Formats: sequence, C-alpha cells, structure tokens
Amino acid sequence: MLGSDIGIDLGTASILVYIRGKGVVLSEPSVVAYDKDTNQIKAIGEEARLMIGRTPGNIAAVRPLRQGVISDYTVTEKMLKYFIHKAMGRKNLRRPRVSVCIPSGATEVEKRAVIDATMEAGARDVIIIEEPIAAALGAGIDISKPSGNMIIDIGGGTTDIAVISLGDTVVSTSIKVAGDDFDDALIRYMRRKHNMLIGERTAEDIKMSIGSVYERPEPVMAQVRGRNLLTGMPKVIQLSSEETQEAFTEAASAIVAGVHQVLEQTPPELSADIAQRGILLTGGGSQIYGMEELLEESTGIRTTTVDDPLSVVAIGTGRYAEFIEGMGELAAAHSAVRM
Ligand SMILES: Nc1ncnc2c1ncn2[C@@H]1O[C@H](COP(=O)(O)OP(=O)(O)OP(=O)(O)O)[C@@H](O)[C@H]1O
Repeated sequence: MLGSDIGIDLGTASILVYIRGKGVVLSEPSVVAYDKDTNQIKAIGEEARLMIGRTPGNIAAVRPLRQGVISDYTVTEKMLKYFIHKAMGRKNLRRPRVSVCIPSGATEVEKRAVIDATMEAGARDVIIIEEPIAAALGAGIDISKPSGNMIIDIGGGTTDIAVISLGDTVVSTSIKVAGDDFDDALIRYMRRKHNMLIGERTAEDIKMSIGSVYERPEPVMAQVRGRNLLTGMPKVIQLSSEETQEAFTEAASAIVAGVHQVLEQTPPELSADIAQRGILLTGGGSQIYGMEELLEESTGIRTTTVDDPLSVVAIGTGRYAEFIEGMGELAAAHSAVRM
C-alpha cells in the first residue's frame, strides 16, 4: 500500500493534520513556548499561543516558521513530533507515512529541511507536496486531466498562485504578501492616520470583522482600542470599513499583480480553460471581505472561494498519496520528492 497515513499542512499561522479515513483531526496555531535558559519546551500549539505577550522573562513564545518555511529547525522538529504523536494517538506505535505541503516557491534546501524535520519527528517515509496542488486536490478538482485550473492560496505569510494541469504546476509564483501583511498594514495605517498604536491581535480582529479589499454595499464600523501615541493614554475610535480598504490597498495590489503575472505566463490553451472554469481561492487570507470581487474585477474571470478554505490544503495533502497511486510513478516523479 502506497497511501500515506497522515497529511500535514505545515503553515506559518497554523498546523493541520489529516488522517486518511478520519479527516482533519487536529488544527492548532504553529506556536511553541520554551524556556530560554534551559531550551526546554513549555507548551506547543493553542496552549503556547495563549502565552504570547504573557510570559515571564525567561520564557519565549515563538512561531518557528516564517513565510511558510522553517526558520527555527530544532523547534519545528519538536513541534512536528508533538503534533504527529497527538494526531496518531499513544496506542499507535507504527511509524507513519507522512505527506507535508510547502509553498510552491520553496528552495531545495528548504524542502530538505522539511523532509529531515519530519523524518526526525518520527515519520518512516515523507512526501513533499506543493501547496497549490494540495489545495486543488482538497477542493475536489480532478487535476489529472490535461486542462488548466488556477488556484490562489492566500495563507498567513505567503500567497501561492498556480496554474495546474496534468497533476503538476505549469506556471506558479509564491509571493511573500498574505493575510498577516493586512494586519501589519492596519497597524501602520492607525499610527499614521490616527496617531494610535494597536496590537497585532487587535489588527487581526479588525481585519476579520470589518476589513475590506473591495467596497461594501454599506460601510460598517468597529470600535478600535489602542494607545494614543501623543499622550501615551488609552484611545478609542470608530473605524470604518472604507478606511481599512485604504490601508489594505498596497497588500491587495501585490496579490493582484502576482495573479496577473501568472496569467500572463500561462499558455493560451490553459488560459482558455481558466476563463471557462474560473479561479479558485483558498487559505485563511482569502476570507477578507471582497477578495473574490477584487480578483474578479481585475482579471475579468469568475472567482470563487472553496467551501472550507482553512482545511482544503490539509485534506489535499492527505489525499495526495492516493492521487499519485492513480497517476502512476512517472507523473509522481516530477512533482514529489520521496524518501
Ligand atoms: N475570517 C477571516 N477573515 C480574514 N482573514 C482571516 C480569517 N480567518 C483567518 N484569516 C487569516 O488567514 C491567515 C492564516 O491563513 P492560513 O491558516 O491558511 O495560513 P497558513 O497556511 O498557516 O500560512 P502559510 O500558507 O503562509 O504558511 C491569517 O493571516 C489570518 O488572520
């Protein structure tokens, strides 16, 4: 049997684990808290996230992945080990086969780091998959046919834009502008326009509640709390969705430019397929209000967000091994690195 036991979406913001036959069994923030003096891990996942900004001096809560790739190898390995064991359950002593997805722009060195960390974490076999392929499979698209599908996966740190045909990416780009950049843009906007300092969590909350990259039929308002940069005192203001649109212009334009770049490089037959089938949006960042409308307007192509944008990559990663069984080893050889 070739099928992998588990699929992991190793994201900057969160880690999801999919088990064949069970679905997504685990979804937690990719955060690790450790003791800086002894290097001992104190907490992983949701428990560690709650410690951010609330730790005593000797404890640090960190995200070991930056822009979709490993920035802290040792911590990533420990985190993977913890999640693999948690997902598999204590009773299961067999070393699992693991599929892991990474952004399409990852280098060979970065791929190798993910393979090594996953092997060290207890896998007996590792398959690396590019995020857009996993997203397409997870969304239920039959990518084995010679026809073009365009997938845009907007994560926390990276946006992967790809045209897929015959089970592989034909044109793709991975840009380092995604969901988290909208939070940063809002923090800068509040400082510039309102002389106000807001925290990362507040910025993310505003983005999710009233944040927009396209004009709403009716503007919506939210109360924002922060610190007055001139007086140092707490400050509360009413912010409108129109202002968030202004703050998000640059980040949203970078995503639109990436999409245009990929479309311009797409062979004409595949362009025609995409025009007919439309563009699929996945990833947490795709949920900002108006993303579909913005992309649809700027490309002239119908754009739809998949049903469960946060889980499709994990589901597709788990399904990948089944897919390559179907495609045969030849097709698999150029789209996967196998151990
Ligand atoms: N309802 C929402 N509205 C707007 N943004 C959201 C929403 N839900 C999640 N996000 C954003 O989605 C991003 C995380 O998405 P996701 O979990 O797909 O990323 P990831 O796979 O961990 O990251 P990457 O692919 O870059 O490694 C965060 O920036 C988060 O703020």
